[in-house]
Amino acid sequence: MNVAVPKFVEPSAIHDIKWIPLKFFNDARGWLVELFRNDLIDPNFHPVMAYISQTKPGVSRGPHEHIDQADYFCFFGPSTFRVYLWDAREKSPTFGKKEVREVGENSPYALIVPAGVVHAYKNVGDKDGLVFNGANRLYAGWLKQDPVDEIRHEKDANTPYQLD
Ligand SMILES: Cc1cn([C@H]2C[C@H](O)[C@@H](COP(=O)(O)OP(=O)(O)O[C@H]3O[C@@H](C)C(=O)[C@@H](O)[C@H]3O)O2)c(=O)[nH]c1=O
Repeated sequence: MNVAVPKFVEPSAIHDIKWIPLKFFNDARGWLVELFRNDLIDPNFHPVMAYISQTKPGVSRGPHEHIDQADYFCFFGPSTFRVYLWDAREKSPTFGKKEVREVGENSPYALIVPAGVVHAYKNVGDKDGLVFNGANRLYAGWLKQDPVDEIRHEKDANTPYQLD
């Protein structure tokens, strides 16, 4: 099986991170955009659940880190999000690397964030923003009976993972 089609997937400075441009199909009725296709995503990262969240202007979510879970975010608008990524995987060839990128209504992208990559995003636009996430693990496990796989670095005032 062919996994990722490089034509449609952009690499990152951080190993295993993938950026996938989202294409809007506009017509007289409005628009349509594909959020994910499993032919573009490594099977290890195929989503098993999805949620959408709204974030107010100036507000951030994260930095968070997962032990086992990969996230698959879609920044399709409204608004613009500044995304922060830090590779905290000691065995990664890009351990210690940081990437910051602005995506959203003017630059719609999906993003795969593997376990062990610390991530955060901030709404740097002037309107309420939406983010879709298709995670490859169930939040809190089957029927929400397990602990949540999440390290919430924002609770640590001295965290090295700082947003600007
Ligand atoms: C993530 C999630 C939250 N919730 C609930 C828990 C809580 O009551 C409410 C808000 O959740 P949180 O405070 O965890 O939301 P948030 O701080 O936005 O958490 C998310 O942040 C981004 C940056 C990520 O990396 C995601 O993986 C996730 O950690 O929604 C679910 O029911 N299912 C879910 O999948």
